[in-house]
Amino acid sequence: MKDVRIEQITGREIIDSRGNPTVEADVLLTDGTVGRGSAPSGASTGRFEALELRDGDSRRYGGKGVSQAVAHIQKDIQNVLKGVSPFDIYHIDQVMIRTDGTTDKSGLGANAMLAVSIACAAAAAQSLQIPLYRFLGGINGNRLPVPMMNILNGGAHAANTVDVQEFMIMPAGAPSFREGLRWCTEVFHALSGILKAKGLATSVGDEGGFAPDLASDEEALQYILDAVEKAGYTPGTDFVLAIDAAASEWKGAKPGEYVLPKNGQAFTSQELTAHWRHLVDAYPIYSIEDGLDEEDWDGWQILTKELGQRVQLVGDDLFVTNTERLAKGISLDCSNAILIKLNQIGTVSETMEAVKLAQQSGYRAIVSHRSGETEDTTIADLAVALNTCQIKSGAPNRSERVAKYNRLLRIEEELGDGAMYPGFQAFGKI
Ligand SMILES: O=C(O)[C@@H](CO)OP(=O)(O)O
Ligand SMILES: [Mg+2]
Repeated sequence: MKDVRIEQITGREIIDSRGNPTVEADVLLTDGTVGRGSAPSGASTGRFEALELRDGDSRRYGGKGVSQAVAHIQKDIQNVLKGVSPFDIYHIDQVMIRTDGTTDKSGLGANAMLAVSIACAAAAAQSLQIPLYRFLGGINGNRLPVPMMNILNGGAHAANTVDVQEFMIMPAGAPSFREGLRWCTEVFHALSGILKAKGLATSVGDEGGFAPDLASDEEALQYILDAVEKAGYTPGTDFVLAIDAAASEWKGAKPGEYVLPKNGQAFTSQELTAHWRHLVDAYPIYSIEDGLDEEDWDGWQILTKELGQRVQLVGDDLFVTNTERLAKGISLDCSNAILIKLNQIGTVSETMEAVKLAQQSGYRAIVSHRSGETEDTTIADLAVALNTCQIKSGAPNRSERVAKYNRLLRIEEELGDGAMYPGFQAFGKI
């Protein structure tokens, strides 16, 4: 490996797509290369995520978390990483983890560590003059992911009456990523027309999906199916549907009890499982994320027994990209897929370990954005590098989401006839 070292690390405060402060890092190498990384932020954050230093959290630094994260980058992290080779990201992350010294990354802040970890990977790739997906995945990374495009928002992401957080379309029948993305945008526009014709709002939620007031999740699914057909596609063949219930936001009085915050309806785990089964019977749903609460392991076991052979059951808040929680889920037969978010765990290498563990255990891994995003496109490269075959990156009408889709278009073009878009093949029989 060439003898290039980290020369300087600069942290700064930028804003995310919700207009909140977040952290960015620039890593300058001795050969003059500069890599950049930034940290996104969630709204429906899981209780077990790594701790980020964010403004407004008065427990930390009087609510001025981001400026502290920036200070940690400039002092503590720069001190330990100056002079280190940028090419071994696992080593870089371990140095930061040791310096942080906590189990939840509250010492340096998961957002400070992630911005630097991403910036180091970006700088290393640039210094080697290879794309980031090649640096992270070698020649093995060649699959373009099927987008899970969120086109209708509810829950904590929208001020409407819908309790399910995300309704997504997946163009699994498309011949390529480019075509699949185009199909998605056509359905998105068709949905806009349908909502307008019904006199419903076409204002949008945090991830760009429409956020109309609707009476039920079934009404949302029906409009989306209508939009798929109006755009000239066949549900089940060209497109399948996915939902993220984000049910950890529905905690009732005790574990296993749920209350929908907006419409007030109450469920037990069993009743919620029966509700999901009903939706899977009635609609071409391929994937359900966080169908139950992050602490309802018993409920997840039953849900997986009942539906795990028929649909993808994704643990987001349940696993928080954490290999220990994922290992627990695997041993208990909870879910069959994991959502992968870099900032839930706080470093690139730990994120890669979570994907590896999932794939070795027959679980699917889906790389995901956060509801508060930046223009950083690392997740696009990560999805290709690790052949996750699925990516969640929101609607096609907000630049912070579109940046990831456009990055994937460029990667597909760059890979030429080496690019693969596995579509339904990626999912196997489910
Ligand atoms: O729950 C989710 O999957 C994400 C992204 O869609 O939302 P947030 O970033 O608010 O946790
Ligand atoms: Mg989620």
